[in-house]
Amino acid sequence: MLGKDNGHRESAPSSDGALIGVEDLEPPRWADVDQKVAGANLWQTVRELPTAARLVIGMAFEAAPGRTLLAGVVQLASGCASAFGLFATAGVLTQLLTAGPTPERVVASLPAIVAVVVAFALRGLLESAVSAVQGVLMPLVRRAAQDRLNAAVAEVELLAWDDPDFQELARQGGYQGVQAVESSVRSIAQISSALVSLAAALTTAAVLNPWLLPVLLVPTAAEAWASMRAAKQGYISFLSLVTRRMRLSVVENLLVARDVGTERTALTLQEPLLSEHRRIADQVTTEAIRAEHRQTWTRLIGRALAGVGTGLAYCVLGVLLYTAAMPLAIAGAAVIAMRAASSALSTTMISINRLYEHSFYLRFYTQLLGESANRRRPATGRKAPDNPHTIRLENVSFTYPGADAPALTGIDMTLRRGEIVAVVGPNGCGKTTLGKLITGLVPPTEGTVLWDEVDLTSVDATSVYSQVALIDQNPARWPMTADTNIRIGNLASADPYGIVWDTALRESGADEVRDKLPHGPDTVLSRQFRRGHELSGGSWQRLSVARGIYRDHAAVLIADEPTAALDAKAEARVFAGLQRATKNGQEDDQHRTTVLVTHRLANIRHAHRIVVMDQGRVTESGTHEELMAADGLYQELFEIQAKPYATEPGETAWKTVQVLD
Ligand SMILES: Nc1ncnc2c1ncn2[C@@H]1O[C@H](COP(=O)(O)OP(=O)(O)OP(=O)(O)O)[C@@H](O)[C@H]1O
Repeated sequence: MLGKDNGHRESAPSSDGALIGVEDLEPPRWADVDQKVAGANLWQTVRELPTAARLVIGMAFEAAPGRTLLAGVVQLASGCASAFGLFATAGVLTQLLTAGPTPERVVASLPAIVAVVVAFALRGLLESAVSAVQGVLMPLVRRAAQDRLNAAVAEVELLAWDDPDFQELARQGGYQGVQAVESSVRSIAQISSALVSLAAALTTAAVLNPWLLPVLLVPTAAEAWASMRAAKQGYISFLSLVTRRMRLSVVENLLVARDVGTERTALTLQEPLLSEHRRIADQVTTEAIRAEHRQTWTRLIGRALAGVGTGLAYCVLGVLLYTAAMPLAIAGAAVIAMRAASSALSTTMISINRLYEHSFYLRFYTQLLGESANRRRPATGRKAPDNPHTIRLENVSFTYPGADAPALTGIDMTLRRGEIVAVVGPNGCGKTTLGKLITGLVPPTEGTVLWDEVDLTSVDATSVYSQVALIDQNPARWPMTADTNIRIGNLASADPYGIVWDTALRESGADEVRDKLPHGPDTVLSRQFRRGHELSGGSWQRLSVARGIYRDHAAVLIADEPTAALDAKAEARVFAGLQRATKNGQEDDQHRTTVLVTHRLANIRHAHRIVVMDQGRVTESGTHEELMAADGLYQELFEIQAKPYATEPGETAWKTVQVLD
């Protein structure tokens, strides 16, 4: 029997029962802020509606000024036609209900009847015009909103995508926000038209008898309160479910994602994933039902109060008739006005309520635009030095956002043009992170990265990136053709005779990949598309190496584990290719600085310098021979790798690996 202190407890996997994430995942920071917003009182939130309306109208104007004006005009005209119809109907009733012989009353009311017919025909026409103009305007606004968003997020610094809060804001504010912008166009149009009708109905009622106005406002206020409160309750519930919904969508994705398909099937994870989904979905559904109950109660109270208010209005009408303060002929028109007011009110409230609901997502949208602008490196107008002679890291430390410990600490290092510097060390010691700092992809938390003594944070980012080639540890699998996958390394390449192209293909081994493709170089490398093709991991890596070499103008090449997935022959070819790419055909061998991150120590013996890292620090630095003599971590790692190749007992690893070279 396993005892409590059987010595295995510390290494047993920890679990709080959750398969995805942990049960009490912290909500994103923006959701915290929004909980406070959701806690604000009704008046404070109503005050936000004009801001939402301004944003949407502004975007509509920007996207299509003429059509926006036209939409506003036809919408108001349609409201005016309704109002005119109401006045005309009231006129007809007043004529019909006055004392006198019926035929005369009918004849007297004929002009008003014609006015009613004209008003309703006009309203019908204008309503068709409204939907036609809106039908064109809404997709234009949506496109503009999406474009503004794309432009904002495309420019954010790399580090923002390491921040889960920003990622979730991008998800909510991106998809939902753009939809909210589009839907708000319709809500605002409906509000403006309904307000005209409401004003007409209230004015008619007030003209008929001023007492009717205050009593009509009672149901208005009750309905307004209930709709707003219900929307707010829905929003609070949405915020309380943010992390669980995130986890739900992660499980939904894992159930269908292709990249985890093999393990999902082999590990028979379908059932655990399904039950995890059901478990979280149960919690979400329970909370959603609870929220729905709360909203139903609120709406019920609102309706009851509105009903009381309407009843009160009819009582007032009765009292006015009873006390002869209002003639019967007017009472008919008053009833029509009251019914019109109630219907316009209901439309106004529904539209305001929709806008209010959209306003939450509009806030995510504007928050995302603002946050993206904050996370953009400000343009300085200064450029990084071309082809820097030296790259110097001065006491550089770096901590990823939200991380507890630094990934790099106190790095001092100088790289010279034309050097191949190999970076080695155990997993997680900071090699990849170092590459990102050298190339300005992330700024140091402390210290400075200097290219020819110019601080990289003081220059425009693109002037740095345009001089960098990166062969990533996990190469991007671009859903493009095989050739485009390489060509994007240098879209502006001036290579009329295809010399760089041929070199890139040959040195990386991408030529072999290309030759075997079912539709040749134009084969689309994505199974998302029909006739799309999937490559092996090693083939993707060859394309990535080709992309790096094809970027021949880059002054700095970072090759991060470029051969991790390659067979021995391809690996040797790539290392030789990278060495040549460093020289880049220049006579003086001084063209490019190459940083080579690798665990394959046998391949880096000819590096000009080898930097050994451990736990975020540089612990050793020198040539292969110097480091072997130093008897440190490098020598230990090297011997571990060389040992399996020893053929004679007692043969030194050093000698054996020399054979590999
Ligand atoms: N995007 C990230 N966000 C937060 N922490 C990160 C991120 N990337 C890496 N880290 C952390 O930074 C440290 C250094 O990671 P890095 O990838 O630089 O190591 P490495 O030496 O390249 O590892 P490997 O040999 O496994 O590729 C690790 O502790 C890792 O957990």
